[in-house]
Amino acid sequence: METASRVEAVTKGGLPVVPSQYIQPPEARPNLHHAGDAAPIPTIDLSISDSATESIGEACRNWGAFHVVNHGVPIHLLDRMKSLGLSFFQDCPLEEKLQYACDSTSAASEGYGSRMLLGAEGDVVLDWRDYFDHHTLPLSRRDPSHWPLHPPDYRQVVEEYGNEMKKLAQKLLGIISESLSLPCSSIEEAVGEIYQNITMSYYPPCPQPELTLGLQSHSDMGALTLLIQDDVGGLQLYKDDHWLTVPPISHAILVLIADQTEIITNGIYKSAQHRAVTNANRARLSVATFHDPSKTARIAPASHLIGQHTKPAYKEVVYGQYVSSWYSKGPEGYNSPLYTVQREELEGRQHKRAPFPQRGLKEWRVKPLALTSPPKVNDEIHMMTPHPRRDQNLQSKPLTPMSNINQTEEEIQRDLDEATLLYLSCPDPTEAVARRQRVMSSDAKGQRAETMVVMMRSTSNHLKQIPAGAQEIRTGYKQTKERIMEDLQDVTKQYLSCTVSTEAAARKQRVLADGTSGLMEETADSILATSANIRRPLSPWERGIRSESPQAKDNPLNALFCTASLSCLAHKEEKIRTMTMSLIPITVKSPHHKWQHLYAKKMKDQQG
Ligand SMILES: O=C(O)CCC(=O)C(=O)O
Ligand SMILES: [Fe+2]
Repeated sequence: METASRVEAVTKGGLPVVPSQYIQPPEARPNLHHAGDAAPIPTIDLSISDSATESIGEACRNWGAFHVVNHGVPIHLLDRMKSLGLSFFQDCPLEEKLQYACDSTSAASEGYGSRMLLGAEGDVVLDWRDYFDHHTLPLSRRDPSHWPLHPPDYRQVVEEYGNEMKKLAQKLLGIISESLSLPCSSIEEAVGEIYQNITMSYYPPCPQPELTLGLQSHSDMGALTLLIQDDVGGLQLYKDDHWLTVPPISHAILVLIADQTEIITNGIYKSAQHRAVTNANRARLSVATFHDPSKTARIAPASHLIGQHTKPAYKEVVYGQYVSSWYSKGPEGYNSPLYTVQREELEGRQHKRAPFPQRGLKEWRVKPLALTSPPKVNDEIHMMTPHPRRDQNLQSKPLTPMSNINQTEEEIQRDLDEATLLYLSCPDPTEAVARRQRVMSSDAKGQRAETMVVMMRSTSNHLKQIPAGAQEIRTGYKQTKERIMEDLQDVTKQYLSCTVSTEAAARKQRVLADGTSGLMEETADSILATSANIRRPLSPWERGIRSESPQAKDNPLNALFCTASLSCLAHKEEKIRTMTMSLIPITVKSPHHKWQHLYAKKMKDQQG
């Protein structure tokens, strides 16, 4: 199941459309017609120390972001980091990359991944991005053996790059302090020991960039982010109610003020709200280096900035709690304790932020889904990019009894997309091209819509369509089904053994209400149907038995859609879905192959 969560895996085979999980709600979609508006953020020459402090102060006040040049980081190191990133994402086979897969159940695990937030698959809008995250500082967190082994200089370059970036971050925090007439060391002291992470982000070309985001709108949680990007462009900053594109400047480093610096500066400097858009033609790479407090650091507005007439606009926050509160309580979790009324007043006076749905500090980002177990908030919690979610995703969904599924059009659409993806991801390139053409022409003929109707109708027929031919098939089917059902019982047990007692009670009720045995039987049938069909085109004989609809009989794609979507229906409950899907290779493989041979034989007999 790992591959399914990487954008690279999704794009294999050249998709004509974006799967529905990646489609942003209309209000969050990028307006690419206006993407030409370049953000005129300042570029500051750090070698001119006389003017740098003032310029940086102004940039922080107006933008929360700026470019630096003559920054002291060797240019060859910037170039090498980018080329190593590209080589990992583009040259390393997916299977090898997956050896470095991050732990998707942990909020801050280093390695290769695609989304930061925890939660059930299918309930988040996914970013069109894959990433590799490295823990680089303090040294006690650094273990280069977790990073790619190739090219041979990869690990050494990442280490060197991290060290150089830390030096630059310290220098900048000093200048930022001075720009507020604070002692040079103020902000760095307030942050404490620096926790550094380096995240390489890779955005594959996207067939429908107008519907997606490479990375959703957010501000970084830590203190300071240093970012380099290739020449493709796609990073946007939100300012004065507009998204503006940050033009890539060769060998410049982009500085982004993050949330803790906003708190320390008592909101005089605001964290930069940013996002990444995608494009249809070129893959894009960026490398973000985050500098954060430790999870135990207490962050509060600098005392020098508080006086008789200036009250603290933020309450003190323990950084680890700041992060975990976001993960466990969601937007409201942090709003009230963190903010005082002054914050509102302050916003009124200073450059006011637009009421943006996914705004960082104040509208405290996103509320994660109800999780089966609380997210791990460990020592490794750091600056990881928060990924906001849609409002509609905020509530956990109750289990849908499978016998009573009433699919909406949108859900069917999603299932069709999934089925299309599977159909298109064929290893044989000639077959892949042929399939792509079929998909496009069937779309052009409006067959998708017809398919949807067929799907709705055929739901109830599905189970009757199991071949009634050879006794052997029946026996094989029955045995396999029994094994799957045993496994499903285990899945159910795991589902019920939830540590949160209220949730455990709710689950028990759901299971009782759904009647597990019927549900399991349906799921097992569905798994068998899926494994028998998704991995290869249907034979004409199978097409006949899979659907009574004339379209499905004539069009292998339609038939495929039917069965694949039926299986999606049966696996609706995400937890069960993930677990059962992973059972397929174990439980079904050999009988399934046997089954295929029997099909082939039967077909031959018929033709003969
Ligand atoms: O890719 C980019 O330009 C932005 C990356 C970013 O914002 C992040 O990783 O937090
Ligand atoms: Fe970011």
